[in-house]
Amino acid sequence: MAVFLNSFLPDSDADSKLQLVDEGLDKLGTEADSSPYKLINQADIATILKPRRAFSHKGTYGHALLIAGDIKTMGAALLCASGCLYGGAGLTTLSVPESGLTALNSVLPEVMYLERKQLVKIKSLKKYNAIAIGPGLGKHLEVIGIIEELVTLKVPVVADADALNILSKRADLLFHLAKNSIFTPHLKEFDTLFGKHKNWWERLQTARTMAKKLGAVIVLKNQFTFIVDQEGDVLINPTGNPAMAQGGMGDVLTGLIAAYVAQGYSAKAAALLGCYFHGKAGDELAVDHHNITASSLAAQLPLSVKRFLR
Ligand SMILES: NC(=O)C1=CN([C@@H]2O[C@H](COP(=O)(O)OP(=O)(O)OC[C@H]3O[C@@H](n4cnc5c(N)ncnc54)[C@H](OP(=O)(O)O)[C@@H]3O)[C@@H](O)[C@H]2O)[C@@H](O)CC1
Ligand SMILES: Nc1ncnc2c1ncn2[C@@H]1O[C@H](COP(=O)(O)OP(=O)(O)O)[C@@H](O)[C@H]1O
Repeated sequence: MAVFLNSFLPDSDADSKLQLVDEGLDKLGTEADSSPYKLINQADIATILKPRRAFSHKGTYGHALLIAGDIKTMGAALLCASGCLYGGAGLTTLSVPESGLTALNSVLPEVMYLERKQLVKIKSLKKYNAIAIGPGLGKHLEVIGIIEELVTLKVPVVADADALNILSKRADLLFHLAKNSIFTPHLKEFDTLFGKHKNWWERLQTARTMAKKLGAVIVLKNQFTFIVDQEGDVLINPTGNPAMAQGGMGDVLTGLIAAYVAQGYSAKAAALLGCYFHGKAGDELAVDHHNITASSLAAQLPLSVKRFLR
């Protein structure tokens, strides 16, 4: 049965009602009857996900650096770090203001700490296999300086929350971020970054144009999250549910996507795996829970991936 794009949008319009959605990602963009809108299925994820290997060690699964948190939003940084930790990165380092150090050591003892002032030693950041920036970060001058340094370093980043709000005011930085960066805006952050939109159809068209222009993956979060790749294809995530509508859920997703980048997946594969398992963990918890906290979702992630592999 044909599936149309409007089924995945909160608003309906003449254009999206006419757009067919392919089931699965296997049709190539060059095929004559291929649609740029594709619904991700279980087989797609099974093709991408690699099992953890015999004789592997923490170095095999990469080192992620997360730059997040401010005095009143330290929780966002901890949630982001838990997404990365439970997402299976070999090593996770969190850079928060020093006032967050005790909380970090108490809540997530597996995660290492990097002082904010160390971030200016920009060349030393090259050792990380993934860098994510944004959850609960604030928009003050120090933070803007960090983003300027990351742009100079020319490494792809996962950019969320306040990092996106800063980039919205600095086109010079936005257009010079390394290719294959991943942007993870929700609706409001997306419109702040790329301008107001009348409806979701228009928002998706902008996402397609901007993903191509920036050479980036845009993860436009919603009930059905849209992963827009560097070719402008829109991959629709089927997992997730309204029990997940609680603060901090996106912070966990940012850490989870960074964990997959650290493990060596491409930007597109990391976004696909991150969104799929984030939603799947939420779906499994929603069987017995009316609503789900972001920290409980993070802890569910290894179970969900294991069940999937079985
Ligand atoms: N424990 C912590 O430390 C936490 C820290 N956090 C961190 O704090 C920082 C600021 O986060 P924030 O929640 O204050 O602002 P932001 O996310 O811009 O939302 C503002 C308004 O936008 C709207 N809106 C949002 N999403 C929407 C959607 N999908 N669809 C439609 N509308 C949507 C909605 O407006 P409304 O619809 O209510 O008018 C909402 O009220 C950020 O860095 C984050 O990482 C949080 O993660 C929470 C846990
Ligand atoms: N009703 C819903 N159905 C499916 N997923 C949801 C729903 N509500 C929220 N989510 C997911 O939770 C996350 C929320 O992200 P975000 O708005 O950035 O939260 P926060 O800033 O509080 O961390 C997104 O990944 C989104 O897809």
